[in-house]
Amino acid sequence: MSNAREIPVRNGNRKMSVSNSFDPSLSFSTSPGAVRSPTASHANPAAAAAKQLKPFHTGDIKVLLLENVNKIGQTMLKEQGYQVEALKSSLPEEQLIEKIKDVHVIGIRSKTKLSEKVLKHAKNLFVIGCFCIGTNQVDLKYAAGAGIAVFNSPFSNSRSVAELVIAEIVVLARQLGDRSNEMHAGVWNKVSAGCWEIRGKTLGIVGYGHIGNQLSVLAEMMGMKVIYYDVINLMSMGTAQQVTSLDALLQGADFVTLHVPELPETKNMIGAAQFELMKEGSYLINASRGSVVDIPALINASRSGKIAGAALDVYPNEPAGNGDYFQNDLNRWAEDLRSLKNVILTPHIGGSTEEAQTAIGIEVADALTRYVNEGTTQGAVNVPEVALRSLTADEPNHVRVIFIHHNVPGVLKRVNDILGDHNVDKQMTDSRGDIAYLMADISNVNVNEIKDLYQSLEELSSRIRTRVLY
Ligand SMILES: NC(=O)C1=CN([C@@H]2O[C@H](COP(=O)(O)OP(=O)(O)OC[C@H]3O[C@@H](n4cnc5c(N)ncnc54)[C@H](O)[C@@H]3O)[C@@H](O)[C@H]2O)C=CC1
Ligand SMILES: O=C(O)C(=O)COP(=O)(O)O
Repeated sequence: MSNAREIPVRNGNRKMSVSNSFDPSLSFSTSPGAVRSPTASHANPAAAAAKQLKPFHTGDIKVLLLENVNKIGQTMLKEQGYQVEALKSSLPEEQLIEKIKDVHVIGIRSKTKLSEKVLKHAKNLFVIGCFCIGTNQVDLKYAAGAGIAVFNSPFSNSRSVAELVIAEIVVLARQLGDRSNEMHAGVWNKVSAGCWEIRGKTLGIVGYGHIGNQLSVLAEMMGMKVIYYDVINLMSMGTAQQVTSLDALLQGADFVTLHVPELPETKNMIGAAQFELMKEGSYLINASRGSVVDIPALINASRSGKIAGAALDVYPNEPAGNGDYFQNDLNRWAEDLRSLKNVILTPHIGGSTEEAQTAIGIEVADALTRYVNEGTTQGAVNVPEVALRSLTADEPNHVRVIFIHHNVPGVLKRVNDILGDHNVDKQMTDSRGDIAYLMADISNVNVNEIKDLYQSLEELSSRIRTRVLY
């Protein structure tokens, strides 16, 4: 990231104020600097002289980071010259609505709910960074329809989650949580009844994606047999075997571990009927999302001895910040859960390692910077992925046009009629459902023409958002 530290922040004149630009609080600058893009080395290794595209003053970009986003990520955004406000916790809805009104970029983790209601107030917002894997906390469809791109970090914390689960398998099999609690209370309780080696036991992985895969490899290294269930047909790691139904997995596994996203189909995926199918004395681990397990059913299965233990990292309601919040007023069964034997409860720390948070901070800050400065959407989860090679310093009169629009017939023709007086050097367009994303680099553009170009595009009925970078 040494590149980022070399970037001078431009202080060009604010000559051309465009009231309905992509953000009315930003002004066009008319003196683009030929500086090296902080992301050029990632985007295009050969682009040492890539021109940084900014039709605005970086200092005008307001970034709000919630939930203790990693310091390196914060620093990278500050080094762009953006105004960065970083808070340690998430915000209650009312406060979030107030705060989000005037920011252009927001960075969150898994707690902050960016619902349609919240996003409707985000008049200036044009990009969201989820500094985590899950994006279920964001209304992705609404965001796309409002021209707000969403980025995440798809696998930077996968290994951390897999390692936690491996640890939990051993801890549950040996009842280590209970023994440790007893010793902390001064009680020596040396027992072997109900304590097992994990060698030769069967691990059932539900959701064989990035985390499921890592876990599969680690579990086999520990001498476990691995079976997995996924809605899609996937290549097995090592000697793992895919089973054709969740029921078959539940009936065959000594340890069941859940790694599915939060979706309507995964809500209460494990409830009373599924506990019934599980082996007597088996174990359940959930480090996916709290909605996936019916907790009262788990409490019953634990009390009846049907399951010998469980580890939970995620809950239907999680507090916005740290404190003694894990009580019945957060989740009505919290105190029942706390009273269970051989049940490990952790505060959503699956991805909370120095390695994962650093990697996520860099990856998402980089994606946000590229989107803000260059308009490229590689890695976006709700809009089409579009990228053009960077403009270079020897292309001074070039302009990059970004037009996010409804995916209806005839738009390309209309856009190209508007761009037609210039040479379109390169253009790329792609669609994702109802949303299309067009990027075009055009040459021989006089700076005085930019405002008209922008406004002509804004007047097209298919328009969702227009950006003109130069
Ligand atoms: N506890 C924590 O701190 C963390 C939790 N997570 C959670 O773990 C989840 C999984 O993460 P990844 O492995 O990276 O996701 P992934 O997207 O790589 O894999 C998810 C897998 O689940 C499968 N799947 C979807 N619906 C299913 C269903 N109904 N039945 C069976 N399989 C289904 C998918 O086909 C996919 O293979 C994330 O969505 C996130 O919610 C992720 C990181 C950290
Ligand atoms: O990456 C994810 O999806 C997680 O659940 C981790 O969330 P966090 O960044 O710890 O709020």
